[in-house]
Amino acid sequence: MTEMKLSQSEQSEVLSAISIKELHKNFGDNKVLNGIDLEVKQGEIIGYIGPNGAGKSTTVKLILGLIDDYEGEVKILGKDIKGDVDYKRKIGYVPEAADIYDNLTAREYLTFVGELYGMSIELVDKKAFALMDLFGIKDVYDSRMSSFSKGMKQKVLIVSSIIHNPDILFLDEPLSGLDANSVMVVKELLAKQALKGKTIFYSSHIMDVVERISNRIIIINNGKVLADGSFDDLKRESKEGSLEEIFNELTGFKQHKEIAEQMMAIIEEGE
Ligand SMILES: Nc1ncnc2c1ncn2[C@@H]1O[C@H](COP(=O)(O)OP(=O)(O)OP(=O)(O)O)[C@@H](O)[C@H]1O
Repeated sequence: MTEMKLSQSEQSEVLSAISIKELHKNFGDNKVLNGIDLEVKQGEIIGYIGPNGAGKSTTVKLILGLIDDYEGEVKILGKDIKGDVDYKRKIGYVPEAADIYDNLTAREYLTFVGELYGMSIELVDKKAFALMDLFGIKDVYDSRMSSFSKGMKQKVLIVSSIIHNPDILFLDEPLSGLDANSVMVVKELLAKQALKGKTIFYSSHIMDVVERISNRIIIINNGKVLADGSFDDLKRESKEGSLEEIFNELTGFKQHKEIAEQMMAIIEEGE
């Protein structure tokens, strides 16, 4: 019997979910990504954080193929994304600012998305209804989404990102607008997904959630990786307590009290 053994590089290819090398992206004169390098393995929950404008959404949009003009290399599940579209079926995405089609009902929207992923309409319809039921919003399955609250729309977006059981999930502020009960459901779901070998790429400004759910945290600033490690690694290096404090220290921000004081002075002007 011949024994099939994978070489070390083949093994690392199999385990690689996202591989980014020397990623650069400019918007005109604005150098947004300045050499991002990342190796993410399957099953990791990555907290991808950074100040406003640091380049988080740009990185994600680039990986999703929504921005195609960049320098560097992006591989998903071992394959370069340039010229490839098949990988998109293995990815789910909850965008930060959703261009949700308000005039559609949740059923119309979710079956449309599912069909784009190559699912049969029967299967996507069944799964979409069941997931909405578990989120407590099955009653509005056939209502237009323009009538939905912010949290209800967010639940539909989450359903649309997982309906096809993707291998990698990109989440940009996914808990935005969700009530505390639904937040607990989603956090639990993400942990279960990671246990199944799914990769989660989680971008958020809510530091205590990132601290709790991620097994690896990547902090970027000015389009470069500032820190990369487990929460315990970051804590050891910066000697700060919470992720919020570590984040403020690493991004060099100490002026919150002075800025709030100056804002108060402006608000109270003319009294
Ligand atoms: N389509 C675009 N055209 C021009 N500039 C852009 C475009 N998209 C993003 N930028 C610029 O790229 C920079 C990074 O934006 P990006 O949305 O990636 O930041 P972010 O880290 O996700 O920020 P936030 O935390 O505020 O969501 C910003 O300076 C932004 O103005």
